[in-house]
Amino acid sequence: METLKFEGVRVEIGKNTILQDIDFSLEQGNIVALIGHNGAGKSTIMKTIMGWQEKKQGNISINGINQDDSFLTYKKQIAYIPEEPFLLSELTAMQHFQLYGQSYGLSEQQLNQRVEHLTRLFEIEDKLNEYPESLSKGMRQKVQTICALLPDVALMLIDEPFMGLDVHAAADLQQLIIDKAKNGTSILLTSHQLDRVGEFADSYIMLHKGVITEKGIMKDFAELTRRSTE
Ligand SMILES: Nc1ncnc2c1ncn2[C@@H]1O[C@H](COP(=O)(O)OP(=O)(O)OP(=O)(O)O)[C@@H](O)[C@H]1O
Repeated sequence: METLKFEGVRVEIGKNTILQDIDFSLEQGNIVALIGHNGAGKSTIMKTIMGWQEKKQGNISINGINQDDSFLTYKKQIAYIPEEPFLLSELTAMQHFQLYGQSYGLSEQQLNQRVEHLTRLFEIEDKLNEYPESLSKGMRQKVQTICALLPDVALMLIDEPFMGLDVHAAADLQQLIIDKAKNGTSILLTSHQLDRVGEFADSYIMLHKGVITEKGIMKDFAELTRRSTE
């Protein structure tokens, strides 16, 4: 079953065409890596799915719900981890978790169990009452990551998942992404760490200057890059 459909999407910023009539879809429970050089348009795809970036033409739907028809119902199906942590300076870490839990309709019990598990895993259980300004960049990234992992959504968007995380946190996040996918969440992620995503992504989409140049099974891509470096 297809979760995400991205059909004929064109994005222009000023006079520049950033995405040129892009088409792709994501199957339920699949992990797909968006690959491409700096400026290829990977983050723009994420922001356009989120509705942060306006599209000039095309359709985006999740489980048949069109972004242009019922935005709030559409948006509730997505959790997003942006490249740079995007936290509110007036809320503590715990208040961020509560805000996410409430907006995705988690019960108090579910929220508390998940917060306890994830904050312990990411070793920030003693930071619950801290405000973003007193957290390190990696800790802010962990808070943002936990917010996105709290709900069970149809689609998770993750821009550079391992950036700013230490080795343990990166390994934990990789496993959490795999578990989410096993439970039916489709994952779209961007990464420059091709070796790492090659270990667990199902397929890849390669972008160059706003155009898809190649799509395929991750195993084939990993094999290709392995051979080209031998
Ligand atoms: N707000 C903006 N104003 C003008 N141009 C923009 C804006 N945001 C992105 N762009 C342009 O859109 C293109 C795609 O940028 P995008 O951030 O999507 O690339 P990316 O593939 O995510 O790159 P990276 O790997 O460096 O994160 C780039 O040429 C960039 O300069």
